[in-house]
Amino acid sequence: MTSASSSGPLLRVGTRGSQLALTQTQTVADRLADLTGLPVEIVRIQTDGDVRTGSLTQLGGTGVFVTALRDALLDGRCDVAVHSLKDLPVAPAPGLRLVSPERVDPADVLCTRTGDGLAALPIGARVGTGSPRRAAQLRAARPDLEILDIRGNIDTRLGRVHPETGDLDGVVLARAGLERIGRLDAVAEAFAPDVMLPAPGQGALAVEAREAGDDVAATALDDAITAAFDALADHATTLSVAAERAFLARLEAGCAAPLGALAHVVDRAPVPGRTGGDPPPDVVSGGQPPVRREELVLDAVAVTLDGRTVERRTARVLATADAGLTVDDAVALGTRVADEIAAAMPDVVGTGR
Ligand SMILES: NCc1[nH]cc(CCC(=O)O)c1CC(=O)O
Repeated sequence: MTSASSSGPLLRVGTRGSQLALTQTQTVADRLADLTGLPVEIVRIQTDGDVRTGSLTQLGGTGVFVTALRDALLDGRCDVAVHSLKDLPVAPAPGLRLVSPERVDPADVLCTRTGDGLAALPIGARVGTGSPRRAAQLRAARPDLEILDIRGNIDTRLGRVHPETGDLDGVVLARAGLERIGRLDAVAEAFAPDVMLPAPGQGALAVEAREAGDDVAATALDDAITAAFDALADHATTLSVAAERAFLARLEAGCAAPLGALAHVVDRAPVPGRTGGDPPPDVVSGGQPPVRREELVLDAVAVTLDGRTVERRTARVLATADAGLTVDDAVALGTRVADEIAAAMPDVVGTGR
């Protein structure tokens, strides 16, 4: 499909068949074609989640979408698979390696029939979401709303707030999905993180491949994928999603848990006598190069399903000297925040699986 040249092995990129999946896979396939110089083909893999109907909670979470793609990788029907990272269970997948390219804006957004934002919605307005995380945070922000459990692809959900034919006042969606299918025009309001924190990994992709063989067995394709993955992986995204997913994993919670988490990396250049605030200019007085330090900041929330109890934490880890942060630092941060939230709200542990 994205065939670039005819030399060398073919790189087959597996995807789900939804419009969102195809669009994001095409973006990754184009980059893989550039990075490897190999001919690239997109292979659609039918998943159980695409053929069954019913609520996601009944299906046991979105992990069903992932299993079929991983099976296709392990069977050799494709060489690389592209997922939405937030749909990926936190458990590591034996035999596979994974990278996260740079994420897009992870915010949740409100799309409304009138184009009004949350504050302008009338008392008792009907808002649709299939996500307990979004429902609980909406209830916390606006206890008067009537929250309806909806599902379907992005177009179906946008149809529920069509100006003429819509039957709901609003729906909540990930901005990332709308961006990828070119429907940002539908956004009435992007939720600030203090109103709604996204799902761990939202806005990020996971690109997976079989583990490379050992030195002897590694094929030309393995080597090409290794080099391409090194170039695709985004450091800040990798650290952020590691913290977010460690938070989720520590709470032994699933994608249907009323938990949100969002991390970001700040490039700090501390100057003596200054703490926090905006990063100062690159050059400090005396001509000394500034000591730039990476800081990872994690915002996390757990909410009861009724929206009445909200536990919110912000925690950070600052790199020592000029060494960068590692995934282990990120995991430790996510784990620490999870332990704090679990201590305050023990019932949240093990929910939404
Ligand atoms: N729940 C399904 C899903 N999985 C990934 C996205 C798109 C956002 C992303 O890539 O994180 C969506 C749609 C949505 O939540 O509105």
